[in-house]
Amino acid sequence: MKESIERAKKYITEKVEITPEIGLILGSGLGFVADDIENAVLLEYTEIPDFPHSTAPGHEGKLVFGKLKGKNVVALKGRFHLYEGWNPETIKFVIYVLKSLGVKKLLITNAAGAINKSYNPGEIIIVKDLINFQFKNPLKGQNLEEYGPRFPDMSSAVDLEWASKLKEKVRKLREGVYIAVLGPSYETPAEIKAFRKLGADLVGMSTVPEVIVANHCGIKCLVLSCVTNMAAGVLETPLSHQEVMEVAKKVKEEFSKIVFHALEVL
Ligand SMILES: O=P(O)(O)O[C@@H]1C[C@H](O)[C@@H](CO)O1
Ligand SMILES: Nc1nc2[nH]cnc2c(=O)[nH]1
Repeated sequence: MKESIERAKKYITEKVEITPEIGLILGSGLGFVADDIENAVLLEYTEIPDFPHSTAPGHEGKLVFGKLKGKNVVALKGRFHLYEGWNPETIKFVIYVLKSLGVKKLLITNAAGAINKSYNPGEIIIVKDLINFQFKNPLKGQNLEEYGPRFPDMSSAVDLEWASKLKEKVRKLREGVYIAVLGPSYETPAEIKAFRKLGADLVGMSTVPEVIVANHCGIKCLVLSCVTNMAAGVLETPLSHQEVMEVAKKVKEEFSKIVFHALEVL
């Protein structure tokens, strides 16, 4: 893996001058955040040696480097989900590449279903903790000690200080617990009832592996979920990815504004 990280880093640093301090992982239908990046330099995932490629709809597959709210950033316009068939180690590789480029903080976004019945589609929630219901860990296999410890602590997996600074600025933001399943099928109503009993407010198919690796290699994370639908069984209506992307598109302005605030408070 070390050689692959070096190869990807070399390719990227030859094309891009800035050192990104903050990484943004943009969830389903949320890639629009990258459109506000100034002096943008775009790299297709497919042109970067050893880099995985995007296959999920609503995930374009581009790294976008530049300035956002005065900060040097790199946005991943497209993430890697385990349901696409990627090994969990692929996510470790991608986060290690970000680390090797200089990323110190990661703003992770996702589209999620609301298990908590008081949430509303279109609402943006700060994730305060996570449940790994994918039962896979991206850190399995040989540990690279120079990146982080074999047994990382997960008791503060998300940066609560960053979250509280954002909440001071956007008071209406509520918090919740995100549970990640493997997907790609959505949940059954019985699963959603069970997840509610476990203490989950939001359900999705991503984010947890990214947070695990970031936490392990000392990158602080803020996670923002866009509630794109009520989870299975909360309403009578069937779930669809089309709806997920449409709702994400509708909250474009509001979502971008909150991301900007999240960068400003740093
Ligand atoms: O990449 P995210 O977690 O934002 O996308 C969610 C999970 C699936 O990829 C998709 C299902 O609609 O939305
Ligand atoms: N697993 C899951 N992922 C989602 N992504 C967006 N909505 C949902 C949902 O209801 N369930």
